[in-house]
Amino acid sequence: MNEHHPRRHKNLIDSFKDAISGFVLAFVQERNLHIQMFAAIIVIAFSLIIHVSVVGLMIVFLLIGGVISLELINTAIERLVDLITQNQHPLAKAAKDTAAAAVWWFSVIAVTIYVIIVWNTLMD
Ligand SMILES: Nc1ncnc2c1ncn2[C@@H]1O[C@H](COP(=O)(O)OP(=O)(O)OP(=O)(O)O)[C@@H](O)[C@H]1O
Repeated sequence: MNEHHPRRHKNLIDSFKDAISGFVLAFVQERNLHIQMFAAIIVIAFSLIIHVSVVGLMIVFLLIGGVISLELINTAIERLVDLITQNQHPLAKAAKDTAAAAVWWFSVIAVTIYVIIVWNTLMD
């Protein structure tokens, strides 16, 4: 049991390092991620200023986490497609555009829910 413990611990740290470096790489390369991170800071600050409820804040964090996670998966799919082919291909286009649509769908829902949260807070 004990002999496995240091290895598990190391793997956990390595996974964490890989995840951080993946995020940094995507952040450096993806302009969308800059915009989303900037928007996230504004949204959190504004939510605190207007005193959004604790549950409201938790939903805000979930929405931000969802948008950023989907953007990272979208970036991963873009890289995989570019790795598979540098040529124009309808399936490459379909893969990239579908991944982009996933981010778009979640973002539209996230904005809609945030508008409802703000409206509800200000009308309280
Ligand atoms: N190999 C390909 N074959 C066909 N169409 C492609 C291919 N690569 C990209 N495209 C098309 O060009 C668009 C732009 O591709 P690109 O890889 O530059 O993504 P992007 O617009 O930079 O995405 P994001 O803005 O999310 O970073 C894609 O959404 C897709 O419609």
